[in-house]
Amino acid sequence: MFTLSSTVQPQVTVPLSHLINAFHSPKSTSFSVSASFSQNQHRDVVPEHEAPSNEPILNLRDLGLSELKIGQIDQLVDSLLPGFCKGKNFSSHWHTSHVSAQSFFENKHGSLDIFSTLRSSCLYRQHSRTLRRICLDLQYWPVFVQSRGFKTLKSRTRRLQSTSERLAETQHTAPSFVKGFLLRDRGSDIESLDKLMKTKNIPEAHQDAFKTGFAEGFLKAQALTQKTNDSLRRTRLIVFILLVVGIYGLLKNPFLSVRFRTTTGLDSAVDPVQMKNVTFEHVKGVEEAKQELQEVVEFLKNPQKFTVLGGKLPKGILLVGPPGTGKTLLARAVAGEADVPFYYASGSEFDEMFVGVGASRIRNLFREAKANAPCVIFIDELDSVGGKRIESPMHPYSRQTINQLLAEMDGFKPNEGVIIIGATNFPEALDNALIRPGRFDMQVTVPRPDVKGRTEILKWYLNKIKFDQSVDPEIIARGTVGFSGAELENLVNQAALKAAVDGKEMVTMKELEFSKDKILMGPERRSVEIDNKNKTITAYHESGHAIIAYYTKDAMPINKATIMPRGPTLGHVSLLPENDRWNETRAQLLAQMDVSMGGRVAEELIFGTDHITTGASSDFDNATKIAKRMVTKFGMSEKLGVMTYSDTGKLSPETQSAIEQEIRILLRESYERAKHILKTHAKEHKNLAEALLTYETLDAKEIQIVLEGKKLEVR
Ligand SMILES: Nc1ncnc2c1ncn2[C@@H]1O[C@H](COP(=O)(O)OP(=O)(O)OP(=O)(O)O)[C@@H](O)[C@H]1O
Ligand SMILES: [Zn+2]
Repeated sequence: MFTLSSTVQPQVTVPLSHLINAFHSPKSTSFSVSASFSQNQHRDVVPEHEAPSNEPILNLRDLGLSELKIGQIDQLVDSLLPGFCKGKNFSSHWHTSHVSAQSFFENKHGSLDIFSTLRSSCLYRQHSRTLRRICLDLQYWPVFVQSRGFKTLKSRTRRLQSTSERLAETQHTAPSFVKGFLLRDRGSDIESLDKLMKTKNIPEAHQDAFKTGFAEGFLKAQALTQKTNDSLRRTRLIVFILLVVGIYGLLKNPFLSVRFRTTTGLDSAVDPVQMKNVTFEHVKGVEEAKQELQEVVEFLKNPQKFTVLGGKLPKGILLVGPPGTGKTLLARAVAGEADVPFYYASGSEFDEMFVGVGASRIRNLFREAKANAPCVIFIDELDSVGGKRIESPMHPYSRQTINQLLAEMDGFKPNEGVIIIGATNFPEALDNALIRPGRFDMQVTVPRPDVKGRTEILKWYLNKIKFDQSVDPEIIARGTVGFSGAELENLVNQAALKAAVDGKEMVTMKELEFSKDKILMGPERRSVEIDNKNKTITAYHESGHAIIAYYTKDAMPINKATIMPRGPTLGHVSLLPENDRWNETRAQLLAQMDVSMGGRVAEELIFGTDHITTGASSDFDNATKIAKRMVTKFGMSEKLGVMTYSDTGKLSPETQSAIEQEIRILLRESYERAKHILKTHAKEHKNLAEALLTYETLDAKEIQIVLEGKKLEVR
């Protein structure tokens, strides 16, 4: 029975938990909710100890039940829950089961789950307005509208559907946070409560308190979930705001935008890079350029000092030189020496297909720089922004960009402390407007380093690695004519890598020579299988070059001979000038031709005319070029005199044939001289070729030992 006891009690409000308990404990016959259905006159009195303020209170009057007599309540309950009041024999009420959940419960527990009966939506719809009001007024009611269906639901889709249906059904009655809760299946909680009661063997007397506690905990957990959801929402909001502020900051603050420059689109700022660690000390072999830039450093250090004296410094300095000679490094060093910000921009960054982007970037760059003066703006590849090509189809807006650059350069005074350094490999390609006074009016040439400069650069980079004391940077410098600073740095780096690969502790001359050859002639081709016959031909061919070089007074000293295939060659002999040659004598040129002839002469002498090879073609190229220049440029032919013949195609046929004849004579004479030397030193020639076949590569000292007829130490 629903224990609608006639015991009159002073209390007319009940904690919700009690009601829940009542619904959930049909077997229980005595609990405090019974009192709520009394007819007591003091029903509005709420004893503090009975109804804690934080617990939802259910007022019978609010529920529309205050006027009901005990009998009427019995009737109501009976009609709502048939058989409940009689309540002892629950198993006899199979027919009242409307929902599968209930029958499931009964099947499982052997008793009627009134709670689930009440929860059934069918019951909820069918019964009186009063009950509906109970449901409405009970804010937490929808919590219990959950139906605990069979676990044998046909498909997941259906389960999802039913969940959404339930949500739609309760949408207009449930507070928002409850809606969230509704999506969770609470049936399992109730089930676990039942299980708990059974397994723990809780005495009858304590079961009610136990269930009340469970229900209260349930509601508190609900409130907690709500709180957690709220704080989660708050956190998300804060993170979002921080994100927005962060992105805005990155776009606005140039120091932060460093890494985002290329991706920030139209309004991209240009970054200042403080290069305090790069000074003139780091730039080797370009002393003249450093001296010229020294006064710019002084100006940046103290712009006022210069302007007080009325001195004017150029706004723009143009560094002109081949790639990799240290132009960027020099510009950085200027900023580093003066300890001012360094703004780097590459000309190609301004080269945009979209109208105005390049110009806007130039504007940004100068705005930033002016705000941080004194400073250095460096524009690499200036020709790509300030080139002469005006509005080509590929660069439709380049004119706009260059005009912006000109306007910006005109837009500030020389004493503002902003120095613009541009770099280019092709000064001829620059727009004339850029190089007129007031813009890039100072040119500093940064040439390829000479032998002294190369030695310095090599020493500088060698000092950064472990190298053997026997290493002579000057020898490498002599063999690297035309190398830029960047190439020399690369040479040292490659040597260090080679030493590491070979398991050496230090870099020796061998690795340095190796990497020099690699850069000059391409990588070794060790995998190439060359038969003995070809190896022998190569050995005699290369020895031929070496013998001529060794026994010709004006030839360059030999550095090395090798028959190791490298790049397109099967072997080579390298010669080292003692110094960079600014001028060459007739004797030196003839000696070079003779050395070139040595290869073919050797083949002919050793293997016979029928066995000469194609391997001498580049030697002939070389010799022919020298001979041609001697005749047509250097005035070194008696017959043609001291006259230059630049465009040989326009010359008279007689002159042309005279030139050809002179060249031929020079080459034939050279061939004969080489033949004479090789015939004279046939023994040395043979020894050297055999040594090459044995050792593959011989350095200058080893060649000398062999040619002096001594025995080489076994390596
Ligand atoms: N004179 C030098 N002294 C020391 N290091 C050098 C020198 N020249 C070049 N290097 C090395 O080579 C690197 C590349 O040089 P850098 O970028 O300054 O050449 P660049 O003339 O600006 O070339 P590009 O014209 O291709 O821009 C430098 O970072 C530096 O390590
Ligand atoms: Zn050759």
